[in-house]
Amino acid sequence: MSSPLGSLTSPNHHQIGKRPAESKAEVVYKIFPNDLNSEGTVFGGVVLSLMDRTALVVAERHSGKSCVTVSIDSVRFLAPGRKGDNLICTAVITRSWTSSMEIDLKVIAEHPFSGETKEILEAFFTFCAFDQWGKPTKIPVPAVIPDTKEEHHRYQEAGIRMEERSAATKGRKERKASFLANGRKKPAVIQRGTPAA
Ligand SMILES: CC(=O)SCCNC(=O)CCNC(=O)[C@H](O)C(C)(C)COP(=O)(O)OP(=O)(O)OC[C@H]1O[C@@H](n2cnc3c(N)ncnc32)[C@H](O)[C@@H]1OP(=O)(O)O
Repeated sequence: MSSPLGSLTSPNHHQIGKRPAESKAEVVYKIFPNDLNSEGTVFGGVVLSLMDRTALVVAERHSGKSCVTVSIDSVRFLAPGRKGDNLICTAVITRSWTSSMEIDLKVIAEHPFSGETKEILEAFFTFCAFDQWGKPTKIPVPAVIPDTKEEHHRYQEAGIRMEERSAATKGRKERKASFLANGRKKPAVIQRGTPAA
């Protein structure tokens, strides 16, 4: 069943699917002197904080639940932002699973007078929606319904990234377990000060 916004609802009005446009967010942040690092360019943590807040808005709009950041991938600082620039952060959901949602974040810096823009940063944030007990929800958040060609592309790519993340996490866990298992072997004891025979 379609809502006026074009999202899908079940017969009991539980929302089962939403389009990315319904949760998309854009935030503009003016770079002031207290946002700069010792190089005189915008501090990376300021940009990441802006992105995290903007992505959170998208995750909560999409899921209708309280959300937390689980992971941030593929962070790449492409160019520095300067004092007075307007940072324009856009966040759009790519895909959702059970409790988790991936949000695509882009930040551009706009010169305040010329309007010239440059790409500053791009990253993918994963958020987890909580149930009323503060645990990852077992009731799936609404599915993402891609509409445009670009949204379909993002949706497909998100699936590939999720598989890569899962494989990387599994690999790390296995290597850590193997390291810990080897570490438990009794280390060779070197006794100091033992008189020579
Ligand atoms: C907006 C903010 O600033 S929030 C503050 C910063 N964030 C936090 O403090 C979160 C701290 N972390 C936590 O509380 C926990 O690790 C949680 C709740 C996020 C996850 O807890 P877990 O016990 O790992 O839960 P679980 O294994 O069920 O994973 C929950 C979901 O996260 C996904 N997930 C887990 N690890 C990752 C990862 N590295 N990357 C992407 N997704 C992941 C899982 O696939 C699962 O998704 P699904 O429900 O769609 O299948």
